[in-house]
Amino acid sequence: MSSDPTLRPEKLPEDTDRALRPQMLGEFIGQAEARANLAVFIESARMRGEAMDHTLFHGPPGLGKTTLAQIMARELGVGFRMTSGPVLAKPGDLAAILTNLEPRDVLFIDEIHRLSPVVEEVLYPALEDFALDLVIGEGPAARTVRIDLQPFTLVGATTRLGLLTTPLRDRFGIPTRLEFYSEAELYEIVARGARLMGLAAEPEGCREIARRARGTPRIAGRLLRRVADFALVEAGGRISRELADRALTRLQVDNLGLDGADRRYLTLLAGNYGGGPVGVETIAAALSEPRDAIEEVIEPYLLQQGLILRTPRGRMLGAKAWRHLGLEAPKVPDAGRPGQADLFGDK
Ligand SMILES: Nc1ncnc2c1ncn2[C@@H]1O[C@H](COP(=O)(O)OP(=O)(O)OP(=O)(O)O)[C@@H](O)[C@H]1O
Ligand SMILES: [Mg+2]
Repeated sequence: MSSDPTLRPEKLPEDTDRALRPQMLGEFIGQAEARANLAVFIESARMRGEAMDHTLFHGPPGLGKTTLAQIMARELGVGFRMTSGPVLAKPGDLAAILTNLEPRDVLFIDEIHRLSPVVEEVLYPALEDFALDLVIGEGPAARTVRIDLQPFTLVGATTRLGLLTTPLRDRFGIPTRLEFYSEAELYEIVARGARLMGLAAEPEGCREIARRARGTPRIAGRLLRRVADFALVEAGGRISRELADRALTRLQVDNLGLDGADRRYLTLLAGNYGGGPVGVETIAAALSEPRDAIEEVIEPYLLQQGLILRTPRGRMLGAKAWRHLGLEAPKVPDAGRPGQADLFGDK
């Protein structure tokens, strides 16, 4: 998608953010509301000596879902088991994990929207009654045996809340939406990262990185590492504002923090579709990107920034995007015109 994977918020196999990952709630910057609520629920569970209620984190990639799940286990003083929706192919895979949990453990299921229906069925009684219903035998002789499980906390994470089935969604007592980070919060994150990495970073250098991190801590961490490379080779290790600006420009991160893929998206809407509305399938086809990637990775930040708008008839370019591209918006944004969305029949 983008020329440089550094710029994308998705996980990379060699995700090296580990050293920067906050370990306790007190070190976690941003998401003030979610953090304050979690602190109460964690404390309450500890006081009652019970498993904390099941928790669902949803929001765009790289905002701290996995990090918060790990922090929860640490703060609760319990074990942490981690798996993911696509990995749990058979009901037995999940059953094996569930029967091996210690009391009050946190079980983290990443990409929980990708659980197969048969595996999800196993999860329902486990979440509600801490029990497994096993079918023994086949045909008329088949019977169901219920096995008790230790009480546990399921922490689910998803970038696509809309793809969760309603019964699964309803079984989470603590649904928590993670938001993009403000520039001030990202500044704290970058400055902390620079400190932990032992870098000579000036506050204005950190601020420049924060401003261009696309609202995402994972991107902030990666940009910091790349800027540090430029600083080491070209500026005696010192991260000043000028150095950060030069390095980020060379990485093709523009002054709004947009990367090549973002700009291709905006340019497509402006150049080929007069600003839209355009259906997402059409955009995906034109950019040769999977629709999922468009909706999960590219669009959330563009929407949050008001660069694009989502309408019933498709995506439209916002006034801010026209300005950013240095183009003039069409005089009459003709809402009555049949857009591409209608021709392709998707929204
Ligand atoms: N509040 C924060 N403060 C400092 N660093 C953070 C914060 N949140 C996340 N990070 C950093 O960003 C990286 C990405 O976070 P994390 O892996 O938790 O994101 P995620 O929401 O699980 O992403 P995905 O949806 O791709 O799984 C972490 O390695 C961590 O270093
Ligand atoms: Mg994660």
